[in-house]
Amino acid sequence: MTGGARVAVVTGGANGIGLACVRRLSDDGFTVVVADTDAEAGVRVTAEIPRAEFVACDVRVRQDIDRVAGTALEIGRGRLHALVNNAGQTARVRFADSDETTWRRLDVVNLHSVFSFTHACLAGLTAGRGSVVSVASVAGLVGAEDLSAYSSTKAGIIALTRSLALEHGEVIRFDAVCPGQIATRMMARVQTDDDLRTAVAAQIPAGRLGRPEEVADVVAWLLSDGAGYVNGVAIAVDGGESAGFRRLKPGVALHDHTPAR
Ligand SMILES: NC(=O)C1=CN([C@@H]2O[C@H](COP(=O)(O)OP(=O)(O)OC[C@H]3O[C@@H](n4cnc5c(N)ncnc54)[C@H](O)[C@@H]3O)[C@@H](O)[C@H]2O)C=CC1
Ligand SMILES: O=Cc1ccc(S(=O)(=O)O)cc1
Repeated sequence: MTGGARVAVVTGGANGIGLACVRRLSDDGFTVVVADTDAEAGVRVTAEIPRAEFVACDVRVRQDIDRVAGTALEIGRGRLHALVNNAGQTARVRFADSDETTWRRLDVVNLHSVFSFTHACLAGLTAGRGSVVSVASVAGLVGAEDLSAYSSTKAGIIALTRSLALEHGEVIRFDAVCPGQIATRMMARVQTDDDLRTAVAAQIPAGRLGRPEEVADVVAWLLSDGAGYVNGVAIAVDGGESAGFRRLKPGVALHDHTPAR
C-alpha cells in the first residue's frame, strides 16, 4: 500500500467478537470505523482504542450505512482496505413457533446488511484493493436445532461470500469466518449457568467455549497480505465442534464395536 491510512470498517464493533476485531485491527495499524447501535459502548471504544472512530449506525438503515461508508472513505481519501460484516442477532425458537417478525428481523440484520454494507463500500474497496470478512456461524455450515431462521441467514452469508469472491476475485477478496460457541453476551446463559456450560463444553473437542479474540485473530489474518491467495472460503473457528460426531460420554463409544472376522 502506498501512503495514507489503512482504513477498516467493523459493523457491530462495540461489543463481543466485533470489539475484539476492532482492538486487533487497531493493533495492526488500521484506522477503524466502528458501526453499531450501542452508542454507550461505542463512546468507550473511541476513548479506549487508538485510531477507532464510532459512528452510530443501525445496519438495517441505508442512510446510516452510507454515513459510515462516507466517514471511512473520507479518512481513506477514497480508499477502503477492510470491511468486517459482523453485526448480528439471534432468536432461539422452534421452527413451528417462529413467526414472520423473527424471520424478517434476522434476515434484515444478519444477511441483508451484508449486501447493503458491501454494496455501499464496493467502490472504496475496489480503489483500496481491500478485503471483506463476514462473520457467519457454524450454524450456517450445518443446521442448528431451534435456530432455523438464524442458521438460514448464516448459510446465506456464506453463499453470498462465495458468489462475491467469484465476481470480484481479481481485486477484492471475500471470506467468511464461522464461529462456534464464543463467550460473548450472545452466549450469556451458557456463561452463567455452570451445568449448561459443562454440557456445551463436552460437545466441543477443545473442551471450552471460544474467546472473541480467537475469532479476531482469524479475521485479522484473512484481512492481511498473508492471506493474499485465500478467497471465497468459510473457516470454522469452533474448537473442532463441527468436525464430526463425538462420543456421548468419556469412554462410551457412539456405536458397539463388532470386530471384523
Ligand atoms: N457468540 C457466538 O457464539 C457466535 C456469534 N456469531 C456471530 O458473531 C457476530 C457477533 O456476535 P457476538 O459478538 O457474539 O454478539 P454481541 O451481541 O456480543 O455483539 C453484537 C454487536 O452487534 C451490534 N448490533 C446488533 N444489531 C445491530 C444493528 N441492527 N445495527 C448495528 N449493530 C447491531 C450490537 O449492538 C453488538 O455491539 C454475530 O453476527 C453473531 O451471529 C456466530 C457464531 C457464534
Ligand atoms: O452461531 C452460533 C450460535 C448463536 C446463537 C446461539 S443462541 O441463540 O444463544 O442459542 C447459539 C449458537
